[in-house]
Amino acid sequence: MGKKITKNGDGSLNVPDNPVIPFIEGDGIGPDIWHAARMVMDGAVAVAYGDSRGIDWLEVDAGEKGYRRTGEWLPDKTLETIEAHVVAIKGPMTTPVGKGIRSLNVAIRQKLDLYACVRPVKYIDPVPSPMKDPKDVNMVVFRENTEDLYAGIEFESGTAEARALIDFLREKTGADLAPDTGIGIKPISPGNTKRLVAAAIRYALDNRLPSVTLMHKGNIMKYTEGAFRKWGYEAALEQFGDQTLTEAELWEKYDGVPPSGKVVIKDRIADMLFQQILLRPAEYSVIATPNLNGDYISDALAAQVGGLGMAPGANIGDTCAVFEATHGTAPKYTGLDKVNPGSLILSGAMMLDYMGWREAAALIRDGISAAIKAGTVTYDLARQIEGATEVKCSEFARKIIEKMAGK
Ligand SMILES: NC(=O)C1=CN([C@@H]2O[C@H](COP(=O)(O)OP(=O)(O)OC[C@H]3O[C@@H](n4cnc5c(N)ncnc54)[C@H](OP(=O)(O)O)[C@@H]3O)[C@@H](O)[C@H]2O)C=CC1
Ligand SMILES: O=C(O)CCC(=O)C(=O)O
Ligand SMILES: [Mg+2]
Repeated sequence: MGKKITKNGDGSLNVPDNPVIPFIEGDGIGPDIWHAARMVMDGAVAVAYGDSRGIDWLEVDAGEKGYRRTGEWLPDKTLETIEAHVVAIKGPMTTPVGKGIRSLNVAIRQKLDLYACVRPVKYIDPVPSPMKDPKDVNMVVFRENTEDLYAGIEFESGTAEARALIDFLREKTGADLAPDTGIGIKPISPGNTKRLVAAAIRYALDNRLPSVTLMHKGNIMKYTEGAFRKWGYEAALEQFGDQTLTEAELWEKYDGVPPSGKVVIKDRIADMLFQQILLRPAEYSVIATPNLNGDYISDALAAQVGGLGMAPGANIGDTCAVFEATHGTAPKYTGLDKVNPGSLILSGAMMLDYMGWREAAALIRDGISAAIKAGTVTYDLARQIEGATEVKCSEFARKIIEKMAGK
C-alpha cells in the first residue's frame, strides 16, 4: 500500500518510494490522455527504478465523471484529498460559455491557493514549428493564478446588482455606462502579485536564467496591471535586492552584459510582448504576469513550439501542487483515442521532477523526442510532418514507452 508525500516547513518534500498520488481523469479528451500519460509515467518509473519505486494512483471525483458519481462537480473531499497528498495531477474539465457552472479548474487553483501557474515552453526537436528558429523559444510563464478577471466576480446585464453597481460608478466616477451593461471586476493585489513575482525570480535564480519580464497592460489599466508592474519591481528589490537588477541598471552599470548570478528584471506592455515573442524570442526567459495575460500568452507560446498537444503546466502553492496540461477538453475529439497526450505526459514529467524523481522525468522527455524522431506521431504533428505515420493517442504512449526501454 502507498504512503502520503509530506511537506517540510522549508517547502521540501518527503517522497516515499510508493507515493499515493490523487488524479482527476477530466472531461472530453481527458480519459484518453490520462490513460496514455499514466501508462508513460508508470513505464518511466519502472525503467528508472525497477521494482524499488512505484506510484499508487488514487482517483478523486471532479467534473462530469465526478458529478455522475456523487452529484457534485467538485466535492470538498476531493480538495481535502489533494491537499493531504501534496502532489496531484488532472486532466482538463469543461467550462460552459456564457452560462452554467464556473470553471472547476479555476476553483481548484483558488480553493487550494495554488498561486503560481507555471507553464514552461521549450522546443522539442524535431517537433514542427511555425517559427524560423524554434530553438530560440525557451520561456517559462509564471501566471498569477488566484485573482484578476479570472476571479469570477461578474454581474449579468439587467440584474439589480449590475444596476446598483452602475449607479455607484456613475456617482463616484461620472462614468456614463449603458443601464443594461454587464460588469466584471478585475481584482489585483500587492500580496498576491509579490508572491507570484518572487516565485518567478526564485525560479530564474535556481535555474540560472537571465531575466524575468513583467508582462502587463499598465498604460491602460493603471491601478491593476500598472500596479502589478510596480509591485513586481518592489518584490525584486525587497526580496532579491542583491541578486537582481533592472534593465536601466544593466546598461548604466554593466554596458548591457549581465553579471553572472544576477537576474535582470524588465517589463513589457502585453500587446507588444506578443509580437516580440515571435520576432525576438531569445530575449525572453521567465515571464511573470497577471492571470488573464498568462492564459492568453501560454496558448500563443504553445503554438510556437508545436501546438497545445505539447504544452505542459503546473499549479503550485505553498501547501500543494496540481499538474495539468495547458489545453482544454477538445470536445470534438472525445473518445476517439486521437489527440496528442504529450501535454499531460510532459506535465507528468514536471511532476516527477517536482518529486525529485529526475531520472524518470528525463526518460519521459527523451522518450517523447525519440518517438517523434521516429516519425510516429498523433494527428496534430502528423499533419505538419511530411512522411510521418499518424498513430492514435494510446499508440503514441506505447511508442514512448518502447523508446524509454531502449527499443
Ligand atoms: N485547464 C483546463 O482544464 C482547461 C479547460 N478548458 C476547457 O476546455 C473546453 C474546450 O476549450 P477550447 O477552447 O476548445 O480549447 P482546447 O484547448 O480544448 O482545444 C482547442 C484546440 O486545440 C487543439 N488541441 C487541444 N488539445 C490538444 C491535444 N491534446 N492534442 C492535439 N491538439 C489539441 C485542437 O486543435 P485542432 O482543432 O486544430 O485539432 C483543439 O480543437 C472549454 O470548456 C474550456 O473551458 C480550456 C483550457 C484549459
Ligand atoms: O478552466 C477553464 O475552463 C479554462 C482555463 C484556461 O483556459 C486556463 O487555465 O488556461
Ligand atoms: Mg487557457
